[in-house]
Amino acid sequence: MLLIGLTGSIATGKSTVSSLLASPPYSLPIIDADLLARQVVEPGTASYRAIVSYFGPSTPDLLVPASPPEMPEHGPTGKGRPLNRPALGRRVFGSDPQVRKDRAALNGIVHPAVRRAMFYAAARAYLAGHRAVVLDVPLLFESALDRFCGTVMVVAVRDPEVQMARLMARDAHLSREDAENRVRSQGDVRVKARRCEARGGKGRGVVVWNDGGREELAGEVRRAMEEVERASPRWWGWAMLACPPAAVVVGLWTFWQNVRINRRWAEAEREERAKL
Ligand SMILES: CC(C)(COP(=O)(O)OP(=O)(O)OC[C@H]1O[C@@H](n2cnc3c(N)ncnc32)[C@H](O)[C@@H]1O)[C@@H](O)C(=O)NCCC(=O)NCCS
Ligand SMILES: Nc1ncnc2c1ncn2[C@@H]1O[C@H](COP(=O)(O)OP(=O)(O)OP(=O)(O)O)[C@@H](O)[C@H]1O
Repeated sequence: MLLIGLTGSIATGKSTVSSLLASPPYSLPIIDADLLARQVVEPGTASYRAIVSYFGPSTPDLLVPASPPEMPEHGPTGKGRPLNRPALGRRVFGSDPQVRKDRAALNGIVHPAVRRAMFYAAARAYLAGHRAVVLDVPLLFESALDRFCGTVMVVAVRDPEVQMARLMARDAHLSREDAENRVRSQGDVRVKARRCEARGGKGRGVVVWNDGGREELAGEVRRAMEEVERASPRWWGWAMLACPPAAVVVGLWTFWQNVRINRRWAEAEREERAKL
């Protein structure tokens, strides 16, 4: 089964692209990391308890306020009140050293749980007979999940102002400063696009540019999927489904190739920094 890792940065258009990929003619199943990241921190889960114990003492508004009867003291399920996401966001989005430390702590709690949930979702897609699946992961490179993907697709914009304008139009509750902090908390999308292109041809890395309108975006997705299909034709996907041992070997080979690609990228980055 082909794993297509879909990534980008905040408000560059990943969700819009994943809706296109979920619809005909592609009709691909989507595994959405943001959605899983919400599910794994619901009250009663181990991640929820870990977040409350780490952030609770220093974040008075960490949980949504109690207001019976809609929101009882111990939450609707009795397992605790849900996390107040904007408040937690203020603790972890930004470039201040303490904020970075807190973000790393939150990632350390949430990411392993998300990875496990993704693994089960991908296994279910394989057993259901899908020849390809999209992993929609905003932090695909940062969490090293790109190592498992046959193809990485980055949704990028060339103009940072387009990204800010779309973010502020969509999330009207964010101030400009909050929006800038969120943009800064994710890597520069143009660097992600370069990293994607550096994976080499053969459909291993495809960039979908999204500075234009929705029609143009649909055209970009069509072009990118044609490239992916050329490199990994349908018959190949069916062959992998028919022969699970071959799928395992190809999976291991893909992983090894990706480790080498990432080493080359890290080396190129080191050389680039040394020149400065
Ligand atoms: C801090 C939280 C509670 C804020 O929630 P909120 O609903 O306000 O924002 P939302 O989750 O929609 O995220 C907004 C944007 O920030 C990005 N983002 C989320 N977490 C992170 C992070 N740790 N680092 C960088 N960017 C992030 C998201 O991908 C999205 O593009 C939430 O983002 C969270 O739990 N983050 C940690 C888990 C995580 O890394 N999720 C990303 C996918 S695994
Ligand atoms: N080509 C486009 N033209 C106009 N608006 C667009 C275009 N692409 C995306 N948008 C809008 O920009 C906003 C951000 O897009 P989207 O939600 O798909 O981004 P995202 O990368 O998934 O964001 P996040 O990481 O925050 O979840 C949305 O309101 C979306 O409708």
